[in-house]
This record gives sequence, C-alpha cells and structure tokens, in this order.
Amino acid sequence: MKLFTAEQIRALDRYTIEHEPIASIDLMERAAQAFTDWFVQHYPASRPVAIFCGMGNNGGDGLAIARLLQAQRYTVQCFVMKLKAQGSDDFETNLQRLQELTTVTLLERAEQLPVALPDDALLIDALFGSGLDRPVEGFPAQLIQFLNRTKLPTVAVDIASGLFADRPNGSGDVIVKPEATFSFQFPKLAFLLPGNAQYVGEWYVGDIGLHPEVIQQTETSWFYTDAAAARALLQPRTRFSHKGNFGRALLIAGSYGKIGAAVLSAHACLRAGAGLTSALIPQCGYKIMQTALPEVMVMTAGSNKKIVSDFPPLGAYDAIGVGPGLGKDFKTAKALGGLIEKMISPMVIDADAINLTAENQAWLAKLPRQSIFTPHPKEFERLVGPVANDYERLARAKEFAQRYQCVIVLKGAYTAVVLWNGEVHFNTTGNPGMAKGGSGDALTGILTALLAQEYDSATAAKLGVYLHGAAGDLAAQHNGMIAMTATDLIEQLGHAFEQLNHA
Ligand SMILES: NC(=O)C1=CN([C@@H]2O[C@H](COP(=O)(O)OP(=O)(O)OC[C@H]3O[C@@H](n4cnc5c(N)ncnc54)[C@H](OP(=O)(O)O)[C@@H]3O)[C@@H](O)[C@H]2O)[C@@H](O)CC1
Ligand SMILES: [K+]
Repeated sequence: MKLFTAEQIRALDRYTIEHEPIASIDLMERAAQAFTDWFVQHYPASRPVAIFCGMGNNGGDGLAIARLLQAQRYTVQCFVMKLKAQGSDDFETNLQRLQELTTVTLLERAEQLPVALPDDALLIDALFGSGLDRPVEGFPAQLIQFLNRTKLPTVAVDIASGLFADRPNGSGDVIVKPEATFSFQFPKLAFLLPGNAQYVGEWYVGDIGLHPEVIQQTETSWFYTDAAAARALLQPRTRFSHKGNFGRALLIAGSYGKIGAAVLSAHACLRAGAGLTSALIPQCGYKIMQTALPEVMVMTAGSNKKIVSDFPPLGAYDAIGVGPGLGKDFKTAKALGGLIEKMISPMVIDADAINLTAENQAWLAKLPRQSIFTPHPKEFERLVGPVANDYERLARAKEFAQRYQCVIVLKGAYTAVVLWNGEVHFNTTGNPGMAKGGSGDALTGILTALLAQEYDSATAAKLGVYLHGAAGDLAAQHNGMIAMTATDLIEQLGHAFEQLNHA
C-alpha cells in the first residue's frame, strides 16, 4: 500500500473534489462520519466527550464529529481554539451547523485554562491536522500541554496536533499524546517511525473515498506491507515440486556460547520452506545442532573449535545467510572477507557479519548485488555513523542501499525494508514481545530460506519481514508477549504462512 506526504494528500483531496465530483464540505462530512462510526465502535456513549477544535479543516472535522456524536446520544462539549477572526470555509459552515444545536465554548487565551472537564471524559483532538506548518507555540502550546496533563484518554482526528506528518519535529515540540489516532484514507509517514510512538498511540485508517484513479497515478517511494500486499508476494508451491526446487540454503553462524543463534536461524530456515538447510558452524556446536535439528546438514570448518574460521567452497548453495552469533574473531573476519569477494548471488548479512562489514568497509564494493543487511538501530549506526532522528536514519539507509545496490532491513517497531531503487516498505506485523534474543536470528533464517526459494531480494525482504512479524503475533496470542520466545515464533511460522495464504 502507498503512503503519501501531507502535500500529496492535499492534492488527492483537491482532485477528488473536482473529479468525483464532491463538494469539499461533503468530503469533510464523509471524513467526520468515518471517524464517528469508528469512535462509536470503540467508546461507549456513557462517557462524556470533550472535543477541542482548531479553525482549519481539522477543526471543521471536529465540529462535524461533535454534531454526529450528539446525534448518537453522546454528551458532547465542544471547544474552539480561537486564534483568528475567520476559520476555513468548511470550518465556518460546520460551526454554524453546530451552533444551531448547541453552545460552543471559545478559548482565546491562557487565562481560560484549565477548563473544567468531567473525570471520566474522553477527549477528541481536532486542533491541528496535516495543515500544521510550524511548531506550536504560545496559547495553542499551552492548550496542548493542558490536554496532556489531564491524562484523560485522547483520540486524535487524522494526526495528533503538533506532530508533523512527514518531517521531523524538534525535541522540545509540544504535541498531543493520544491513546489512538484515526486517520483519513492513509496512515501518515510519522506514524511508522519509532520515535513518534507516544504521539500516535494505536492508529486506525478510515476510507473516505479519495479518487482511486489519482491514488494509483500518484507516485511515491513510501509503502507499507499489509496482509493484502504480502499475500500478493507469495508464490504458490506446486504439487510436483521436490526438494531441489526449493533451494539449498546455508547458514554460517554460531560461536562458543552462541550456538543457539545458529540453531534458531537454521530452525527458522527450515520452517520458512527451504528445500535443504545446511549450517556451517564451529566444531563445538556439532552435536548440539545435529541433536536439535536432525533435518539440518551440518559442516564444521577451521582448526579453532570455538569459532568459524574457514569457509570451504560454497558454490553448491542457492542462498547464504551469515552472522547470527558468529563473533568477531579476526580469523572469522578474514574468512568472511574472502567469502564476500567470491560470492556472486545475494547474501543475508546479519549481526556480527554487519559489525565486521562496518569495520571493513572495503568489502562493501565487492558485495554481491542485492544482498540484504538486517541491522537493528545500533548496528546500522556502526555501518553508517551516528544519525540524529528517524528521518535521517531512513535517508541514510536509502543512500546506502542505492550506493551499494543492496537491501537494508531496518529493524524496529515498524521494520523498514529499504530497497536499492529508493523505495521504503514499512512492515505492519509484529509486537513488542519480539524484542528478545533470538528474534533477529529467526529473521535471518527466514530471509535465507526465501532467497533459496528464488524469491528476489526485494520480495524476500518484504515477505520475510511480514511473516516474521505475523509469526510473532501468533506466538504472542498463544504464549503472551512477556513469555513468548524466538522458538515460539519459529513454531508459528507454518500458521503464519497458512494465514497469509488464505488472506
Ligand atoms: N486530506 C483529506 O482528504 C481531507 C482532510 N480533511 C481534514 O483537513 C485537515 C487539514 O486541514 P487544513 O489544511 O485546513 O489544516 P489544519 O491542520 O486544520 O490547520 C489549519 C491552519 O492552522 C494554522 N497553523 C498551522 N500550523 C500552526 C501552528 N503551529 N500554530 C498555529 N497555527 C498553525 C494554519 O493557518 P495560518 O495560521 O498559517 O493562517 C493552517 O492553515 C486534515 O488533517 C483533515 O483533518 C478532511 O476534512 C476532509 C478530507
Ligand atoms: K488533530
């Protein structure tokens, strides 16, 4: 699914008004109706509602929502933050419509705060939407601080007031902290960035019927992978296939004390459908791997029993994943440098293999094209240097992916798959229960399995990250977020594939 900037959404809005055609006040009514339908499903009419409106179209939405909720028998108090004489046209129309039914309280200066609110009130934030074009200061900032201080559950209309939809906020910016955001037609880019979590809460998107033709035509490099998008990536497995068709995968992983990382990645590789899974591990892990995973073929190499220090010729494999638990011994580094030089098909590069690449940047030029790096934020910074915020991290990942013609999987709450062509695909599955040791090892196994099955790197990364998160969500359902382990996640991969197959 596509993601758009606030500017692009405004253009889609204008196009819809002109070509559907629909009057802009009716489009606002549609948006307010979508919000109200959602709100009624989530919050009981027994709770009093206080709506805070600005004077632009976000405020206009708020006024229309006040009217629609009142018609649904909610007790509604409506406040307008009066910063100027005249609001937007649709704001003014909705103000008039509401004032025919009820009183609206104007808030013009700090002395009017705090506003008395019932203890069980629900707040709706319609102060600023995607039209925000500068940080909030003065009276509006005081009002937002007041709303946050009440600690009452707050729902943002379209986007939390004060949050920029598609560019970084300053560290001291004053922004509403909602428990949920209901956004029109598309999530905003800001929702998918880990640093904004407290300014978004749970987010929901309501269809307001923006013109499908113009949505299709409008180009973007930002996407998100939901079930429908992931489903479209899945290849059917035919009845007559035998193990050779599904590829030979190799994991190079493990060191003394970290053989578990090798086991987890190989296990995930098996569960993600590789025809033959092999593991190249240090000698000390031989019995462990053979016992834990009888389906895996095990090789050891090198004279040092505790680390992988030598890579035999590896031409027989369709895909190689390297890094989980590997350690950073100089002999391992030397062997990895040699492997990178020889390999021509894309590899999955994780954990210590990323750290070693960061220390040996000359390898990057020799890297097989379309290889996949899977860094968490710290590993990514080791690779490219410090970054100031989520937007800069994405920009640097795009630059890196383009320069080295690779894929960067930036792991986090909404893992971002950054492609060599400049596209960024945010994942929508997964949960905080996955922030545990072994979760990344599982992802490496999954990606290696998908590459071995001849998915191209971009598809493997998008699909693999989606399935990894979906399996994590199933593991959380069965075991709870606190108790779930990486093994639980791997055990759910089969169900995650099935669920997607039927999506
Ligand atoms: N897209 C769609 O399809 C649909 C969108 N809809 C809705 O429209 C919303 C966007 O509305 P919008 O463009 O009128 O902007 P909005 O956010 O209300 O701000 C208004 C004004 O605030 C001002 N201002 C800005 N920053 C400020 C600051 N820091 N401090 C103080 N003032 C500041 C600035 O005016 P200025 O002060 O510069 O004159 C600006 O013009 C969108 O979020 C959605 O809810 C739906 O109704 C229908 C379908
Ligand atoms: K808002």
